[in-house]
Amino acid sequence: MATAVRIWTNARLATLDPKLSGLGIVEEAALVVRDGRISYAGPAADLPSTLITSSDLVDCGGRWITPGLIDCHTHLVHAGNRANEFEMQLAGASYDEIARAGGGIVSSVGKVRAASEDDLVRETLPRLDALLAEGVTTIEIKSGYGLTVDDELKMLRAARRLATMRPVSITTTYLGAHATPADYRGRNRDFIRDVVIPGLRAAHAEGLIDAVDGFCEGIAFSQDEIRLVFDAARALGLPVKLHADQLSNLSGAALAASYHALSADHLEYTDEAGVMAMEKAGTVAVLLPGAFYFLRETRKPPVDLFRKHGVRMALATDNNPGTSPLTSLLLTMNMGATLFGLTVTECLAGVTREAARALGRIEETGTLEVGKSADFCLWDIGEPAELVYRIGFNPLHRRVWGDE
Ligand SMILES: O=C(O)CC[C@@H]1NC(=O)NC1=O
Ligand SMILES: [Fe+3]
Repeated sequence: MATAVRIWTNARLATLDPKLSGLGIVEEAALVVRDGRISYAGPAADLPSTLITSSDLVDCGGRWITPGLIDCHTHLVHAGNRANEFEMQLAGASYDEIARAGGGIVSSVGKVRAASEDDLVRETLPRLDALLAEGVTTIEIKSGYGLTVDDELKMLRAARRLATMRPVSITTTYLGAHATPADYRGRNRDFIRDVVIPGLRAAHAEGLIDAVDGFCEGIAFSQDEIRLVFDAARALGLPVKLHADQLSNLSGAALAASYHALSADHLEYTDEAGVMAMEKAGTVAVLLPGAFYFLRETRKPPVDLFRKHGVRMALATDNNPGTSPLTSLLLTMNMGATLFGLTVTECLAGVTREAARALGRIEETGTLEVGKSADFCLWDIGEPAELVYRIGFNPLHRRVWGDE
């Protein structure tokens, strides 16, 4: 069968190619896609004329093309909502107080346990479609609201099924160590022994997970408890990532780095020792301004230290019903700039190249480089900065995922 070749021409590329400076911009450019993969990304003038005459041409009308957006940290599969807790927060209750009063994660657990896999898929689809509508081509989805083996598997099966229903890449992460359910209150180690690790093994055996995560926090799990989970993950050859130093400094970032974690996430309370450990391990800092904004936090992640030590930074929605009911990666970029002081280049790299790196998928996607999957977006913008600058406006012209 003839090789399908499509040339996207009359375009301006923000390649995010790390071999180029800044956004890796190429003006008067063309992108060649062959069998769903990028075979050329560069000046249109350098394209061989024989290729042009024998290919399917798409005139991009001078539009900007970026890599497809990547949301590298979501709890997108969940049931119901926690708007009632939002009202408690507005009345002054802290996230910690709400959790200790039986709200928080465990209240979402009840709704997920009562939901079927079909219910979870049906409830999650609108959130997934909202992300796709803004040009997202890869999404990470975590478990963590089932907290029994069967309910964690149910969540992960729903996440895997969503990938068959929409043109999107979905990576799944096991987050059994998200919270301790009521029947194990005060018995974290028993919960890890009886549920978290057996669930991890069962999910891995069924091919349901690509990575393992945990919540290292005073209201969740200690370093030693997380180590039990990470040792089990390492025994199965699974990479890890960690919700770290979100509400206090438990040296979660350093713990994640000691396991060469793909990423450490949140990081508002991470200190310089943790940053240096991340740099040494190549662990990506995933910043989640939606949770910071929604919880009205005041402590910001140490962006200057990440820059100083060369720790790569990604941005993600952290979509979840409790601390970040945010379903816009474009707004997440604006928050990354306005709340955390990231530059436009850091924001765009944070939802493309560095987000791919945080998922261990940098070889596959995240930049417009030869050999990578043809995941990209055409935008109706005058310059790339508009993607970070605008609030609540979606300038996506067209989203392409693999073979278009
Ligand atoms: O409140 C929830 O439902 C999830 C909160 C979310 N999970 C976590 O470990 N940190 C968070 O902000
Ligand atoms: Fe999270």
